[in-house]
Amino acid sequence: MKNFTCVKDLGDLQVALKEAFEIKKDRYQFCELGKNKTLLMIFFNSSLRTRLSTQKAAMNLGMNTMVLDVNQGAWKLETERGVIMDGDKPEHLLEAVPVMGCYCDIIGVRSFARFENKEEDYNEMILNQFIKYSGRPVFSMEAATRHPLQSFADLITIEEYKKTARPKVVLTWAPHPKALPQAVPNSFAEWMNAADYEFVITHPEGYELDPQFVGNAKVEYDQKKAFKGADFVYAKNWAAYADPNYGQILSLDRSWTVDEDKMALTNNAYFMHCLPVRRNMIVTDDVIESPQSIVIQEAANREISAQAVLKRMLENL
Ligand SMILES: CCC[C@H](NC(=O)CCC(=O)O)C(=O)O
Ligand SMILES: NC(=O)OP(=O)(O)O
Repeated sequence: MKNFTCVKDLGDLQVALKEAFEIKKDRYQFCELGKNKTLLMIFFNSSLRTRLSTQKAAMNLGMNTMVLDVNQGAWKLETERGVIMDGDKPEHLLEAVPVMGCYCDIIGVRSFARFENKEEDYNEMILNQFIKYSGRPVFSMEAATRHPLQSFADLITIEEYKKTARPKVVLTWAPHPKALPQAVPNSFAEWMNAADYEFVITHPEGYELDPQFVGNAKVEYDQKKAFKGADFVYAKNWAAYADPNYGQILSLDRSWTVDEDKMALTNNAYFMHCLPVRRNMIVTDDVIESPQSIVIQEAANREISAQAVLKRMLENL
């Protein structure tokens, strides 16, 4: 595996899960693999879990790590080719990317959707320039359309907690004050479809995700109906995808907030969220603090998913 940007890059999911659980048994058993290899993590957007878990995973493998927050300390970057650079951006991505590639062996990139140009977002314009010009293997730390390290950790967590072979997993939209990317729900849907669970997506009309990610999932506009018999409830906000509303907030309806009454409709479901979470917008305090909430365990598995991916990339250097 050269690059890691989506579920397909991992190949057989059962094999990948086996590797992840092997790492979880003793995360220091491969500590020589990354000796004298350097990971460069590049953030165009904020992060807590990805920043810490991916560094920890690299250190578990014996790697050196460097972190660059592009918008704090580096030169402001021009990303469009052909632009006359007489503004406030001293450096072009087309120089910065190969230069960064000189200093490392593997690159991780976080670059959220900007909601300025749907085609550029859904063609992964920023991530693909790192893949094309850095000369190094690249993995996504959440790009415009997917968050594969998160989704791999989500799958590991569901596999750890499921009580039946094919649990009912419900991805529910919930309100948020900002227009958030579709990357997490897109990616979650892609991995749930690949895992062949009973998968339902529920959201208000107008919040339909790109069909390439929805796949064979059942879409249910009645949230309570969707929750019936669920084994896992995965909550997330996202802005509208469908034109002409791309990147827009269409609803702030707090009747979609996940509360105890909704969770009572489920089969004593576990509650999941990638974090950070806006309490009492996405989910009530009581639900996220309940014994059925596994958001911390889910976040802990980010170290495992990152280490499984980095191990494969190191083995392929
Ligand atoms: C892992 C999630 C990252 C990001 N979340 C946010 O940007 C939340 C920001 C906020 O709540 O103000 C998202 O929704 O894609
Ligand atoms: N879930 C996740 O990726 O968290 P951060 O944005 O804090 O990295």
